[in-house]
Amino acid sequence: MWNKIVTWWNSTMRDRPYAPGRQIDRYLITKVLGTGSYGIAYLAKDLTDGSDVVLKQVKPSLRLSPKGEAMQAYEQKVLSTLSHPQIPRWLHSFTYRKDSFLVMTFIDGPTLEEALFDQMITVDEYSAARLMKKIAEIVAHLHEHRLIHRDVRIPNVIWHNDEPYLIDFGLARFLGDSPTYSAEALSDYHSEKQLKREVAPSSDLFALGHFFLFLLYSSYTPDENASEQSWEQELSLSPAIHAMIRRLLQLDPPYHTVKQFLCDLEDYLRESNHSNIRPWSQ
Ligand SMILES: Nc1ncnc2c1ncn2[C@@H]1O[C@H](COP(=O)(O)OP(=O)(O)OP(=O)(O)O)[C@@H](O)[C@H]1O
Repeated sequence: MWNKIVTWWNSTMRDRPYAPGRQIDRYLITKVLGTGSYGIAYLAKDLTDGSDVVLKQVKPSLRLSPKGEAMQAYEQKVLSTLSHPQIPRWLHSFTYRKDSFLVMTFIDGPTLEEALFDQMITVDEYSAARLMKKIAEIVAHLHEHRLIHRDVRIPNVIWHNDEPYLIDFGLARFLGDSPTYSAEALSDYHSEKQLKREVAPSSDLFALGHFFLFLLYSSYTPDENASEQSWEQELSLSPAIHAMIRRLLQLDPPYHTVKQFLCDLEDYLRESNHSNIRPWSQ
């Protein structure tokens, strides 16, 4: 019972976001973007230059836990290490009335999850491969900096100016760093989660396999009367794409690097010789 009361108190009172219209330091909150595992994200205006930025606040209930400030400090370290046009830039960090904030550039646009599920955008195989190439190139850039994202999923890619942007570096780790902050070990997780959370290129490659499937399923129409089958039975894929996904999902000898996957994607795109180069259709 006590635990339930603490959870209720934390979610309704302690972790209640600041309301739009509130000024924090030199930032005016315009919207609450969402509450994640360790923080609350806001869209805000920097009053010094009028630019839109994202503020991430450590949840007050996590202030003194290993999940709070340490996770934010790590995200700051990650973002400030990177300099890529399709990744948010770290701008500033500060403390306001005991709350820790991290400020980063705002990427304006729908996430791929919103585009596929809310806007019902569909992607054919060729367009999905083109999009995967752009996303894999960002992931390859991270790996060149010894960084594993560990959360490459459609809600973490924003579509802006006809390009994908990768966000949410809350789970990212440099090679050699511990996969968790707390005492729990990776081996406590079930096997698929272990694969996704390993601090190794294989975890991002595995995630890219699921990412690819999400894109390809956007143009799949289920047969209401048929029972659910595996992706290999439901999707009609070209042999090249089918083989790439099997390797990403580790069903066949896996790729060791994102570059190997990129080579296969480039071969496929060259050989497909497609004239319709719209990224997707509605
Ligand atoms: N730089 C950014 N530009 C635009 N939107 C962003 C940016 N960073 C985060 N968001 C949006 O803010 C919301 C909250 O993001 P955040 O990264 O805090 O957490 P999350 O993905 O909900 O959870 P978690 O941190 O547990 O993965 C998401 O909807 C995300 O799309």
